[in-house]
Amino acid sequence: MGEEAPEFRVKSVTLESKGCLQNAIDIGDKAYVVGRSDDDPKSSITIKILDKLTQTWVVPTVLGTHPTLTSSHSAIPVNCERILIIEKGVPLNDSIWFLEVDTPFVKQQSKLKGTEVVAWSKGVIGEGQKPVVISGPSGVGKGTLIAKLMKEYPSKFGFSVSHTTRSPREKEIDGVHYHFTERSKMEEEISEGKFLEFAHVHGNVYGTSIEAVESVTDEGKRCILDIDVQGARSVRASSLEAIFIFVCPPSFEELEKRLRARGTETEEQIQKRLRNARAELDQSNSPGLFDHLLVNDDLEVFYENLKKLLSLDDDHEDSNDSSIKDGKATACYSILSKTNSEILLQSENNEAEKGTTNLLSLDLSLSGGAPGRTRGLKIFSVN
Ligand SMILES: Nc1nc2c(ncn2[C@@H]2O[C@H](COP(=O)(O)OP(=O)(O)O)[C@@H](O)[C@H]2O)c(=O)[nH]1
Ligand SMILES: Nc1ncnc2c1ncn2[C@@H]1O[C@H](COP(=O)(O)OP(=O)(O)O)[C@@H](O)[C@H]1O
Repeated sequence: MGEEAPEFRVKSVTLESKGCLQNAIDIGDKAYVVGRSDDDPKSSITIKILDKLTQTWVVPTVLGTHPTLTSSHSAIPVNCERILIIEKGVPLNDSIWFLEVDTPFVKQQSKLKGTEVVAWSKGVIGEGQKPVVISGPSGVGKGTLIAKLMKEYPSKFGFSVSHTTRSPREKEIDGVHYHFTERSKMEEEISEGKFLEFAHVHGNVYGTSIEAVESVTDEGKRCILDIDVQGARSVRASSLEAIFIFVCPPSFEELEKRLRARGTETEEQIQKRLRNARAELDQSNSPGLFDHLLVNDDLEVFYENLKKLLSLDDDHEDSNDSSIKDGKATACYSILSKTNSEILLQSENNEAEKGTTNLLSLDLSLSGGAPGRTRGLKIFSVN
């Protein structure tokens, strides 16, 4: 595992750096060197780990989308699980990143791969609304319901576009209804940790990529996932907090009728889907899995019930006046100090420009978040 020291120079093993091309962050017996090569500052961010006991270097597997490159950053350990990295010269919204070095997600991935793993997670100011997971047997009306919701509220809801190895139906568009993909490519991406969940359904692989969910939430929309019961179970076990709804048919006969009337499957496929439907209906009552069971008998009644259910769960705005809600202005902050509960960020602009503040406090009561994003950050102006 050990290898020679990296080409770039480690300036010092410090807890904090004022902003430079690379810095080393001490956590326990390891130093994490985060930076860019001195020779080529435009190269992508490199991560190397120095085991201080054995004096060996390891290049870890790096998961997740990394920060957009800027010339400089500052870094500090938040706790023994993550390092906070502040990028400079980009909007505040894009400047806060976490490098997960020992979170449960990283531990799990490291075990799976048998290598040292670290993962990028973008810090997002404020909470998005909880995603909505919709499950139910094939032909029950999930797609019809979701299409109705998206048509009525195009700016409020966004669909998590799953990956699948099944062939497209006549009216399905790649990238809109599904990302249609090859099994080998999908399996490779699953092993790279890009999927929140995946399952084998009706003889094909289906999966939700982390980006599919997070890109919807990034747009400020509430994410809707149409996934099977196995997928719902995996999401339940993940760190993504969601609302889980199971859609039941009024009767098994009606389900069969709808599936046949849709006319998109062969007889063999219909039989397979009906067999699976019985198992899914059995599992809908698993304790702690679904929050709500809704029957789709009359479509309009069913749709109104769903709307009622979703409006009950609106998030509340943070009422604190000094909280920063709009981080679009270009920012140049460096890390000034850290206590157990907050990190102070200082502006490096000579005079406080319009829209930027001299001193910011970043609340560290992090609630976790899904891999890829650390949501719910609270930032307050101090002066
Ligand atoms: N676990 C999981 N299931 C999915 C995903 N996308 C779709 N499914 C489920 O796969 C099943 C088959 O979907 P599809 O082939 O579109 O057929 P349909 O349900 O009859 O319209 C349905 O139960 C979907 O909810 C996914 O990303 N993950
Ligand atoms: N409440 C309903 N009453 C009668 N037919 C329905 C109802 N909801 C959906 N359908 C029809 O049932 C078929 C299956 O619906 P679909 O949305 O494709 O199901 P799923 O996405 O759950 O597989 C479609 O032809 C749809 O028009």
